[in-house]
Amino acid sequence: MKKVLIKNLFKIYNEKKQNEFVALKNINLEINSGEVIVLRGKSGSGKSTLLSIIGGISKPTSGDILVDNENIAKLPDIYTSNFRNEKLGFIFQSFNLINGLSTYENVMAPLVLKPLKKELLESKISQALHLANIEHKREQKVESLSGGEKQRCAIARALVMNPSIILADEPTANLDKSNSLVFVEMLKKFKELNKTVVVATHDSLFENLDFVDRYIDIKDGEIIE
Ligand SMILES: Nc1ncnc2c1ncn2[C@@H]1O[C@H](COP(=O)(O)OP(=O)(O)OP(=O)(O)O)[C@@H](O)[C@H]1O
Repeated sequence: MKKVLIKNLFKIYNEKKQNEFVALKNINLEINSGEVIVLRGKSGSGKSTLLSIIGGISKPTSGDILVDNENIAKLPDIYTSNFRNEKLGFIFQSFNLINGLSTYENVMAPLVLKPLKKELLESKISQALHLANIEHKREQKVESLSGGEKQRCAIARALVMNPSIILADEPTANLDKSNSLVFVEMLKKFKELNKTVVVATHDSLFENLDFVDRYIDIKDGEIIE
């Protein structure tokens, strides 16, 4: 089954203005369910732009993007946020955690609007904390976590809704070598859990991993075969 289908996709920033910039040029890509993809490219090549479109955070200028057969390029914004919440887990390089709240509360954030019984809510959060190996820091305020722990908290938050797709943008950019290796192990776990995963990176740690199904190179907004 095709999880993501991208057809003739363009993203043009500041269209028809003097500073017009074509960030993505005619991208065509099919991603199968359960595939783990590493998207490689230099800084500025368009990796984040592509991830944000796959994740419904931004809309393409033209072209189609189907996720589970739903054309999210044409979906009104109120539906895209719902789609994101239900299907997607995002892991950002800057973690995007909410300071002042604990690890537990951060992981709970995507669930706050769900009418869930307290026990179910707690079991979902505990499961995500366990998977991301950050249970032992559940009560700690996130601003006092180490870089690696912050990321594991962000991973738990990305997993708590049990998303079928996980998108990670430069996940090791702010991590040291040993925490980066922990992330690579986490990626393997995602594969075993049959998640569809796209990791955008230029970290050589992601080279030659046997559980990665495909490496895709992007240069100046174009996929190079
Ligand atoms: N809102 C915007 N307005 C204008 N140009 C933009 C905007 N967002 C991104 N760009 C440009 O689009 C290009 C692609 O950016 P993008 O963030 O997708 O690259 P990237 O491959 O993820 O880079 P990095 O590895 O540095 O994160 C860059 O040249 C960037 O300057």
